[in-house]
Amino acid sequence: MTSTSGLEGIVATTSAVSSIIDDTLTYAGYNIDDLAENASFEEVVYLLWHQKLPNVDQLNEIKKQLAENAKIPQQVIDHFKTYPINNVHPMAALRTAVSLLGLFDDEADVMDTEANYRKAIRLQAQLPTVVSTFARIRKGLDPVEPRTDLSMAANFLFTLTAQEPNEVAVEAMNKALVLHADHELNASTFTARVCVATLSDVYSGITAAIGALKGPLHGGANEAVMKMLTEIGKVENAESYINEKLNNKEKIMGFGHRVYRQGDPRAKHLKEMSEKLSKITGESKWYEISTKVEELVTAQKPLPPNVDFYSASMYHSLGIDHDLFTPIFAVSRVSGWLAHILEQYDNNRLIRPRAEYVGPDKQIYIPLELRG
Ligand SMILES: CC(=O)SCCNC(=O)CCNC(=O)[C@H](O)C(C)(C)COP(=O)(O)OP(=O)(O)OC[C@H]1O[C@@H](n2cnc3c(N)ncnc32)[C@H](O)[C@@H]1OP(=O)(O)O
Ligand SMILES: O=C([O-])CC(=O)C(=O)O
Repeated sequence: MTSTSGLEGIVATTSAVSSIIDDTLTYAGYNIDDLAENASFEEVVYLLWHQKLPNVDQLNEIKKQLAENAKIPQQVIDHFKTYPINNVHPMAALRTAVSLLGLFDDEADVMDTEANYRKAIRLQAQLPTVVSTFARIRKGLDPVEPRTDLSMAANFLFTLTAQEPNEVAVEAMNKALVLHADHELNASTFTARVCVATLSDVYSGITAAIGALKGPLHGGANEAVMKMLTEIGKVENAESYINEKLNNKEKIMGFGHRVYRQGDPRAKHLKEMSEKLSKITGESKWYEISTKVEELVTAQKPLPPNVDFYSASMYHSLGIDHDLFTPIFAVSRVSGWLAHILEQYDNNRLIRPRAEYVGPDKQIYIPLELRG
């Protein structure tokens, strides 16, 4: 029995949700470029959960269900108020809140297909509100109730800022939500599938997935990118900063990918949006540092930017706090996690691989008092 480091190249399941073939990403067969240019996030949620695009009635129905379920229980809001607020990362708050939401859902442990779909709607609807509510409470601000007449992208920004966002901000947020929604068997999705394959509940699966997304080798990279851009500070510093990192064999956040070799097809859309927003805000510095970093890294290494690289400067231009970048990733990716969870339940088998044992062999038990 031999192991494969990081399970690289191992095909661990079948899935009809999304695919990455020859560096092309599709959701249920639809190319991500097409979806990024044309689809609303609500359409993508439907697509991932049903593996077909909704017609007008189906889209209106899912929008209505999502809008009607966007409020979060007062107990979750009150819980936030008990946190040691300066020490709590919003991803930790989100992870805890999702677990808590399960306590207030009468159907949390009901395992039939319809109940699981209803939970999917509730989680998808509530996650944005959880993130924006926590973001406000930690600043001493009152939560803003989600509106039923706004898209998910607009509502997220509205509940975060208490102001109706402009058209470009909504376009940027919608694009980010569409682009982050699913990505085959990435680490957090695999985590969700492993969890629910024990026939554990949807809340447990999503809580586990949030924990996996939080790390800087996965979703946490977008916040780490902004930290790097801030440390670089100005375009002129980029070269020495990047050279030092590469010489020290340190990783440049937002670059590289386990599956893509030629590049992440999502990055160009975020780059475009980052540039557009930087022109509107008049603060082009972060976009310029980003393009300089891309030029420097790709000149030295076959490491193109991934989805996390340009999303950082884009979210910054939207005025979003840097530690909310990864929670926003979760607001989108919960759609993919839920699609995979529903698919896993539909045709379940326990996921239980093997480990190649590399420890000592044939040990003899020594009584405690004789051990050195
Ligand atoms: C949404 C997402 O999750 S996208 C990924 C977000 N994560 C990041 O941006 C963090 C930075 N990137 C990385 O750490 C990696 O590229 C990962 C985790 C994304 C992929 O990792 P793996 O497929 O396991 O590649 P691994 O980490 O083994 O790297 C292979 C080689 O490329 C190098 N490398 C990979 N990524 C980078 C990077 N960002 N900067 C510098 N070198 C890198 C490694 O140092 C290693 O070099 P070596 O063979 O000389 O030791
Ligand atoms: O697929 C991966 O390994 C990571 C990634 O890009 C994602 O989850 O969007």
